[in-house]
Amino acid sequence: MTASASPVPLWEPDPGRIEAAAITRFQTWAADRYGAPADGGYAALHRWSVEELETFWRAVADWFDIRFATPYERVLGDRAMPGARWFPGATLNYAEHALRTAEDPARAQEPALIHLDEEQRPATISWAELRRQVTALAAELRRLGVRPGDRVSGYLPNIPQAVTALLATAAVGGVWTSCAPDFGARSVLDRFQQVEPVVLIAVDGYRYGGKEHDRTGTVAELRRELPTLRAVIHVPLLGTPAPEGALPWADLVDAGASPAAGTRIGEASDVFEHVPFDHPLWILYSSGTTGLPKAIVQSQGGILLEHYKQIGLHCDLGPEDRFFWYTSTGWMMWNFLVSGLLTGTTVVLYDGSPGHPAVDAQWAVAERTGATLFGTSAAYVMACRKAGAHPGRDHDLSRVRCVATTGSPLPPDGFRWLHDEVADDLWIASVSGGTDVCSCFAGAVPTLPVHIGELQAACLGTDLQAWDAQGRPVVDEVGELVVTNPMPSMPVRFWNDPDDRRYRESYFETFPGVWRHGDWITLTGRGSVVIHGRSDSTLNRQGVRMGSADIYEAVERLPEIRESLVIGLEQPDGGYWMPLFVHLAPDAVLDDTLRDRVKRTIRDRLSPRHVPDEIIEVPGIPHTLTGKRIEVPVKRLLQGAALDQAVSAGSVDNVELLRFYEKLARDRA
Ligand SMILES: CC(=O)CC(=O)O
Repeated sequence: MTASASPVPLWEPDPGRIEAAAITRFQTWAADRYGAPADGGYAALHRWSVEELETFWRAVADWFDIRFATPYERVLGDRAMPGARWFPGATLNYAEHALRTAEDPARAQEPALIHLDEEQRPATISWAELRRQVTALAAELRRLGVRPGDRVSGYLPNIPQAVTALLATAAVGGVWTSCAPDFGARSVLDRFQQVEPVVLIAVDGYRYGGKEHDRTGTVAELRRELPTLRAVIHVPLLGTPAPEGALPWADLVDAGASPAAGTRIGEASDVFEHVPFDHPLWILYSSGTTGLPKAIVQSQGGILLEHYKQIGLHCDLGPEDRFFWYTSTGWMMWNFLVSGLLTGTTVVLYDGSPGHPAVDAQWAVAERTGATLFGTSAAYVMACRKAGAHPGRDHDLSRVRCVATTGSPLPPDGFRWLHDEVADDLWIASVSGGTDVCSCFAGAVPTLPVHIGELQAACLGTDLQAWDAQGRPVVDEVGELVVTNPMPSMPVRFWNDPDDRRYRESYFETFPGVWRHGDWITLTGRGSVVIHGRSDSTLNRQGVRMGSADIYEAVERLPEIRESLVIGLEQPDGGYWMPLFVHLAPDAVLDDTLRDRVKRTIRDRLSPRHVPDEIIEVPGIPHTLTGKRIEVPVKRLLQGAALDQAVSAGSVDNVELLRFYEKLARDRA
């Protein structure tokens, strides 16, 4: 049966739910005011949103009552990709929108944030308190000389201080950037050295898996290696005093902290810098296959609109909801989670291991915090399934309306397991996009059915297509994921890429003027989407993209390793196998001692996530004629492709070396 031959859906929203969904109300309202189709449901709305792109985004801005401090001249000044100019003339501030609920006297004392760690004792921060802290920290940042465009960096776990710091940075027009504290110094420096932060806000350590992890040494190294820092703010998660020259967090934001002279706390015009629509909001990092991680800059206005659309219409979140996504500050899903505040939704922050003390830890968080949308990685769902967890039996998940997954496609067994083990009336939203847009190209639609193994549909305002190698759209066939129209959250540029060369090469080289994401997808005739994995060789483990180059750099420091090759393979059961192939130096032996050293080196220099699943000795590493390691063809071989289909022999320096991988694939099959 082809994917579009209407199989029975696993789940369908009932008519009451469809009627109550914000997207339904938006469609009726947009039909009235903006000429959107009143009939035809989501498919018609989606078609209109891409055909009438400017009208659609005007309607979104109007529906969510975006506060333009200066009005826009038009919606799209230029729609060329890259380089589209959104809402020229407009000024606004992201943080002002995230904190709007604090202005509502009826809601100011309700929780904006619920936070908990592995002890699973939820605590809350009200909207009024969050706004007070953001206001106080913004005043301090100004006092420290942070000006619009200056970078403020966080080395913080998923704790309220990270949210406050992001919002305060955005409030002053600074550019936020963060790394999670499980990143080692080299990984952090590869990111932060590119963007030259003026402030670093860092923890002394973190707790994970029941243990304390001291990070004072790493922070000291960051301070030494980041000469642009003007101030360091110390967040004492493990209770240590601020090191010399660092400012204690509490002194800057506690209720008694005095604002800088002349700052009247609470007046919007004092707190929120109104910046141009395309002013940088944050820098996210995504590893390519070579070089330093890409430093992706997204704009205040672009993220504001895209996230209102995602959170308010696709995720259907509003003031009654509690939004929990298991993430760290090193993944774009954290930024996405923070944007839950935009719709007045309570955001749940969990700082801890996904599976401590037991595999069902995340379900316990969802239960304890009353989460209505629980997002996690597909890998976590599959791990729960493998471990025989029974979340619906063991936890009160009656408030959870939607379980969303990302990081990798949710395999069919994952859908069935969620349906059987959580609730049969569960909206399961497998979503996919990426750091590059800090959003989803396809995913959740509250008014559509869910079919096993499929994302419900392409998102509004996203002309998602599957293209064959000639650039022709295909349906019900595997093709390259492309987006043919600009999205507001596409990068405004990469940092450290003055002529946009790397930006163009990353997305626009294969099909000029069209975004090619690097995923294989099938767009079904029913409008749903199946994702098949990366079409390039970027490693993507539990949703975190990693560059193979980082791993080579670390491993090849060991004298025993002559050269290495790392491959990430999506497995049919939803798992991910990441072998590291090593070509040893003469006389070296791959024994347990060397294996341990390789793993330790990777863990210390990069992070535990980078540690491979297996280390395998090979007779040599194949290269292209220009000397680049051959990754994609090796991945194809390991996926079972025949040698002559995986690579053209004339482009390889030693084609015989590839036979090893061909045989390995056969042996593993
Ligand atoms: C939304 C996403 O696509 C997240 C990810 O997997 O990087």
